[in-house]
Amino acid sequence: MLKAMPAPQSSAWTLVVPVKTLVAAKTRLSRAAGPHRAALAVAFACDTVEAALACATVARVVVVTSDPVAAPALAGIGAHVVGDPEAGLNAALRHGATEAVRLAPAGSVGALQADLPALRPAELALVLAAAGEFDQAFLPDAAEIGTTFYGVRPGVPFTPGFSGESRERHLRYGAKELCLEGVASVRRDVDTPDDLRSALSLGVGPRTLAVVEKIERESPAGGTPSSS
Ligand SMILES: Nc1nc2c(ncn2[C@@H]2O[C@H](COP(=O)(O)OP(=O)(O)OP(=O)(O)O)[C@@H](O)[C@H]2O)c(=O)[nH]1
Ligand SMILES: C=C(OP(=O)(O)O)C(=O)O
Repeated sequence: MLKAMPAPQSSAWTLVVPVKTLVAAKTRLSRAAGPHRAALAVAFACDTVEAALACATVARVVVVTSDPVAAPALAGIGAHVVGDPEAGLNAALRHGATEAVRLAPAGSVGALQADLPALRPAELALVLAAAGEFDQAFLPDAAEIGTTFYGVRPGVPFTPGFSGESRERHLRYGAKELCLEGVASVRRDVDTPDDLRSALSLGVGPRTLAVVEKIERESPAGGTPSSS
């Protein structure tokens, strides 16, 4: 009897999501989140990964973290977690990509930021389909300074240039900038209270919403974390 043919692997992506140690995470939200800053960082990462796993062309998500709280939380929602080499963001991404290629040698590999709490699976699918047209491609963040996604076709060297003004760096590296309509949730990274306000208006995932509501309940002024 013939076995059903597996879907061609080249259309399936492994996404690498970096999550740094929570004590150092989301410091620009310190004032707004107070004692809930680490919880907010984990919530962002969990909502991001859950939405990524719900995307039809994502085969798996490899999370790179050695954080003792984030690692089990992300594994619990289906991520494949590997330890952090502790040599910075791009080293963490390259480490995750090596694992991605080991797991799926014929698949495409992408890096996705962990702070996209409004991520919608269908919008991510648009980005991945567009990226698949190029050897290496990236999506600028909402501010058009950084990057939220960088990816390569099967067999193409994975050379991420995240951190700081990474849009310019990815352009210099020769990656194709994806200029797409209708992908606001994939570009909406959250680093500041203003970013959080924008994400809330797009609609965030359930874990982020729960932490934001908790912060609001505990705020003496009754304000939102995004208004501090
Ligand atoms: N695994 C891993 N992830 C990292 C590392 N550095 C940064 N990241 C992740 O990369 C993304 C961008 O990081 P940063 O902008 O440096 O830090 P942040 O926590 O988002 O925010 P700030 O503390 O406000 O700068 C976040 O998803 C981080 O968790 C690292 O050394 N290892
Ligand atoms: C690391 C980056 O993002 P941010 O510092 O905005 O989180 C980046 O855009 O390369």
